[in-house]
Amino acid sequence: MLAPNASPEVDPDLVIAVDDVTVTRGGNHLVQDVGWQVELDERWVLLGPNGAGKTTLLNLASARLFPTSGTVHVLGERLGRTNVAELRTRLGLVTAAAGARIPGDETAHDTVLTAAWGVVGRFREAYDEMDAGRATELLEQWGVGHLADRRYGTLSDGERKRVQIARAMMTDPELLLLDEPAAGLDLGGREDLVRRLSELALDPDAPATVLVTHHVEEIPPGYTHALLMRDGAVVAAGPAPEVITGEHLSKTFGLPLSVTRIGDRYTAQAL
Ligand SMILES: Nc1ncnc2c1ncn2[C@@H]1O[C@H](COP(=O)(O)OP(=O)(O)OP(=O)(O)O)[C@@H](O)[C@H]1O
Repeated sequence: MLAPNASPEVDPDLVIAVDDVTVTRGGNHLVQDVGWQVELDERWVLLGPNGAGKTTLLNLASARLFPTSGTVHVLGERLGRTNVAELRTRLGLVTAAAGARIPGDETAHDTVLTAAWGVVGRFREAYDEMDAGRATELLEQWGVGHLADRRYGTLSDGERKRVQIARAMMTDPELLLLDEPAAGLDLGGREDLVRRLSELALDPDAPATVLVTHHVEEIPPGYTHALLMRDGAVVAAGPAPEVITGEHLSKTFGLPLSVTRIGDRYTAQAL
């Protein structure tokens, strides 16, 4: 069933529908003529070099940016014709910018809990026991339950990332958007996060998910689709095993690369 403000022309199974979208700023095309569709049960990875347009696409999907031309539907709502504040409450978003807004003196538990009110920093909001219990459960699910009372500012980068994801899941989002969640993590931290993201991806009740990364090694098993970008344009998009190939990656990153798939993990190296 369509939400009240949904556009009748868009397929309700499409969580994201980007149609012929260009975003222009200061005379530059951040993305150009992009088409992309994400269905309810899909988990997508957006891959590409610095400046390719990945964050721009994620900003459209999170209703933080409007297209200069073309149309974007998110959860059936057309950007520019819907209340984006309301739409954003249905999304879970993990970005460096959102992480930077979390006060350092907030406990990890309150960092997750306050998502129930869509605020950062606990003030006078009332939370019931169910909210508090859910925040505790989410911290445990993401392997940081033992840090519930620790101040956010004292956590390591890897611990912060996991708290941020727990926070993004607090409102039971219909779409989860993760911008480089493994950036800056050491090998152990990356592998732990990849495993947990994989568990979430393989859960049929989990929301549709989009994960932005620069590295094929960070693609969690269970991610079904990939979109490769370069210079604001799509190089390839579709089922992950068909898209994550040496040929496509070489075009995307502009150097000859070979890709090896071991089980459900990928690794790439220059030829
Ligand atoms: N407000 C702006 N005005 C002009 N150019 C911009 C603006 N915002 C982004 N850009 C440019 O648009 C291009 C795409 O940026 P975007 O952040 O989407 O890339 P990205 O693939 O996420 O890069 P990274 O991997 O480095 O985060 C870049 O060349 C960037 O410099």
